[in-house]
Amino acid sequence: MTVPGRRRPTNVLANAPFRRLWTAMSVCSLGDWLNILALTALAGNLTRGDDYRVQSLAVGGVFIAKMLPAVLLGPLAGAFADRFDRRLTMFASDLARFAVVLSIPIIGSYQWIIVATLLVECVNLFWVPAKDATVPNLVPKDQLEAANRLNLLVTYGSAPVAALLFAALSVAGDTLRSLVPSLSGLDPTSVALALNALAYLVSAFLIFTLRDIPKRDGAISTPSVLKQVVEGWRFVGGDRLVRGLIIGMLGAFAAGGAVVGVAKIYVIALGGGDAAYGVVFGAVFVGMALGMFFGLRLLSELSRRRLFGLAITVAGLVLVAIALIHNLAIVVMLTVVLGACAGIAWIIGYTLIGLEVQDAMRGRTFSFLQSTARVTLLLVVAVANPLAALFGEHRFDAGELSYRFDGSNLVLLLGGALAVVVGFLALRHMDDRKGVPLSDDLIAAVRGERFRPEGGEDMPGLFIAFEGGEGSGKTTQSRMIAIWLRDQGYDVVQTREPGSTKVGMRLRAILLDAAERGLSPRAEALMYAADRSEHVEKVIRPALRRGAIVVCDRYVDSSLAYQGAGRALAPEDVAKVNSWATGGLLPHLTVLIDTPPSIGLTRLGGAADRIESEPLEFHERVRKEFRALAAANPERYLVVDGTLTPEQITRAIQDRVHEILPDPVPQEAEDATGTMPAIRD
Ligand SMILES: Nc1ncnc2c1ncn2[C@@H]1O[C@H](COP(=O)(O)OP(=O)(O)O)[C@@H](O)[C@H]1O
Ligand SMILES: Cc1cn([C@H]2C[C@H](O)[C@@H](COP(=O)(O)OP(=O)(O)O)O2)c(=O)[nH]c1=O
Repeated sequence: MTVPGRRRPTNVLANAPFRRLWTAMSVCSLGDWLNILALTALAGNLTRGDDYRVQSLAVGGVFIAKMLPAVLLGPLAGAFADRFDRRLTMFASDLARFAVVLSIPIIGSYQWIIVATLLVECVNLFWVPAKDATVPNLVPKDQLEAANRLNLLVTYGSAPVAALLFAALSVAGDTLRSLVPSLSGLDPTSVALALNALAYLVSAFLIFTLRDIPKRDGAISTPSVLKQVVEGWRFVGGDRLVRGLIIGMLGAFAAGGAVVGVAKIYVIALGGGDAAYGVVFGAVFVGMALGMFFGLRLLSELSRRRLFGLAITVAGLVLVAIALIHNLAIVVMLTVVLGACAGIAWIIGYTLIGLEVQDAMRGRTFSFLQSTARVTLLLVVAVANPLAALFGEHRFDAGELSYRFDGSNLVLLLGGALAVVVGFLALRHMDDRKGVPLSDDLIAAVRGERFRPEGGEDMPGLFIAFEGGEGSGKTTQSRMIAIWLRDQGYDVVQTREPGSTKVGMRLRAILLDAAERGLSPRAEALMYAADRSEHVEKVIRPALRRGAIVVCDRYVDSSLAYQGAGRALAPEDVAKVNSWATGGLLPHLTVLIDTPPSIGLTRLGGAADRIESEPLEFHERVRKEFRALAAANPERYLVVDGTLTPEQITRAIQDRVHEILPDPVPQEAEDATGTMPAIRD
């Protein structure tokens, strides 16, 4: 869908001042990731001979020192940073970070690692808001989103580069030391830290020469993260799709945080050194890149929403395997798979927010996600190592075999279990293919069969079907609902099956002709499906595409009940033919008016048609099947007692339909009328 009046932004990097700032950010990001790797590795190495618990706590301490200043002093520093010249703030911060980071390998004690980390993070509290406030000064409004996306890209995109660089430094260091013994003091962590310091120096230079930054204009507002989270949830938590997306993405983040948090001690326990640590760390990100590019292409036929939940669930299972298998080579391979799943989930989440979340909510959803992702990551990383330390190290011996299970294994296991649960929740919240088994969908997707997006996925309209036996009151009720909806200003298309198209009318004549006795059940099923296919193509889809509400008397369920249960055809066959005929289009809501045939049939006037003249027992089977279909998918059905009065039934249907109604007034119209003075009589 294109939004009228929105210009396509040209490349934001063509803007020279922004490009310079962005380069500075990229260099700093790379340095920051190197810093995390080097410091956690150094903490692990400094305590290598010590007890498992001491090691876990040492690594955990680095993470906590990294997070603590932002949590305690974040909003305070933001307000303070407001008072200074932004360019000078960033420049001075860069120089300070350069000096502190450089001092770490020179002093080389664990205590200093912690103190230095705290110092650097305090300085960051000034650098980051100054940078954030500068971006809108350098970039026109309509390019701001593109700029933010680029920022996000380097923030996470530089991680695999840093990880691979770190691994390469370790391998190069090992080789060099074995060749030139006099270099034995050279440590890869020191080189990484020196590079990190250098990155800050480069950034200082770039910022100093960036003359376009205004001294100060307008306040930099850094609302408290907690406030952002609470307010954001109030706003976005009411939407089912957004809720599913957020639960999924945060779960993925938490699981990822568990891996990052315990990776170092986990690798030490497997007997790996710094290079192995870098490789495991990098494997996550390499996998992510692979998932984003190839995973999506490979499974492009699967429903995006389903793939999202599935990817998170599989990531959880892989994480459980990583926790239990103690072999470095296998773990690295599994980590790539883990990253791939995370990559798929992440990119789908982002795309879905971009595509399916309403315009008015999108910005808030993104910012909510960013603030909660930070809090989640922070909590998980901070808790992971102390938890691992608390659990300690255990060994299980069974004769010859000895199995080791330690705190990092436990944390990974918990992270995996969490991801599995969250994946399931996301699947349940967002499933757009209810009634189609996931395995069938998946097999079809792997074979490359076309997946047809259905009703809600790419069409703005709403599709409501009415089902029930003969004389149950469908015609009466669908008319009442259509009138009620039109009264509220909706574009409503009221239609029925069979016989709402030219071809359909001729099919209907054959199907309901009481004289037509010899029609075979399969031919009957195919003719209903043919009528339906024509109906979907010519009437229902066009209406949904333009955003109308379609109220349809009978749909696929009638075939499942009458031809499937009534005529005793295999239900899977009837379902398959109908899914093909309709391109998988399902109603958003099906209203089943449940009336005993003994009552419904007596309500009918006139001569009985071919189907109405079937025996009572046939109609009982039909009723049973309708009820079974509704019971299997309670979220997509409303079952009303057809023996109530018509008014009572109408009210029950209105209550339910009300919950899923879109806003009748287009957003743009509302914005315009919002500025008009109110006229009162
Ligand atoms: N809740 C109800 N109670 C009693 N009679 C009803 C009720 N709803 C509809 N009727 C009557 O039953 C007959 C069949 O209703 P209709 O809406 O045409 O059913 P369907 O479309 O399901 O065959 C009509 O004469 C209608 O007035
Ligand atoms: C749509 C559909 C209808 N039918 C039958 C049920 C009805 O007896 C008949 C539709 O006739 P119709 O006169 O529309 O009946 P009603 O008012 O009860 O909806 O066709 C099927 O057997 N399979 C289907 O897929």
